[in-house]
Amino acid sequence: MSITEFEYKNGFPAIRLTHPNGSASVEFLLYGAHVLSWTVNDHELLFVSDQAIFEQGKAIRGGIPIVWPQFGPGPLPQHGFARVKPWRIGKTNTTDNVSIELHLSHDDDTLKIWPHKFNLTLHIRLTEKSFYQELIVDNRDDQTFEFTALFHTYFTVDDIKTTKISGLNNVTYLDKVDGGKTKTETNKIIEFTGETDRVYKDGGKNNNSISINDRIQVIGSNTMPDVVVWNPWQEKAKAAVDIGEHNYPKYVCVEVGHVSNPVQLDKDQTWKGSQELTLLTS
Ligand SMILES: O=P(O)(O)OC[C@H]1O[C@H](O)[C@H](O)[C@@H](O)[C@@H]1O
Repeated sequence: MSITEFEYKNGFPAIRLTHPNGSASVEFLLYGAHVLSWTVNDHELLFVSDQAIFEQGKAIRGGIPIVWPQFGPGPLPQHGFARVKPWRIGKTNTTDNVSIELHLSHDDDTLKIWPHKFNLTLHIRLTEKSFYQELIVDNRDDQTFEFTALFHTYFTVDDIKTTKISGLNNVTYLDKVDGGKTKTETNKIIEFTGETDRVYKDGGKNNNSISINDRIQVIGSNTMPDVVVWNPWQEKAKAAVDIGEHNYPKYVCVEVGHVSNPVQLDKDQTWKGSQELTLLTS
């Protein structure tokens, strides 16, 4: 059982949590509170691009970026700024399951682009087979503010062409690769034959469980009811400097969030949203 600080690429400070029985681990950067690795019994369950760019101010391709306060596109930088800011280490606990808190607050730079005072906490907890993240937003402003939030999780898969997602049958979705049309998912199992970018509205509501290849289960809190499913496919992967054509078959993004409409948070109020990822079979 341990919490170890180490240096990731390009001097980015990182932390590794290891479960008491040694079976599971998670690694994240303080930059963006960005999770880069989650392993169970030595199986890596998250995808990070071998073309990912580790530079201040740039988003990292893969792992679990925290999208806040805006799921893009929109007036703020794409997917907000929480993913490109340095977070601070807070409370840690290694007595039971291993857990840690990270914090981010407004500063002069954030106030320039988003004029609201806030405290964010990301709580991370590792159990033998599960990994839990909770984002806590405190409104420290003197007025109500709005935000959208999402855990932009990149799961590693053997091949996107044989990947199967279940749990979203009959859910209404916004099809971002078909002009933003609203459609209803008619398939019990979603398979991939081309670029896919969909926002399943309330797809994770009532703790509905989404599964990837019957191997990994994703459950969001009721406060994070939407589920985004994304793979850029060949051409867009080739065009993106930090993905590359060779990488699109290796991952699928299944992203739990509150993005269909914004959360309205009154001053002095707190909002919490979480996801739990569980390895069902090795
Ligand atoms: O390239 P990024 O800013 O990290 O965004 C990557 C992707 O995020 C989400 O999945 C969106 O639905 C996609 O439209 C977007 O392309």
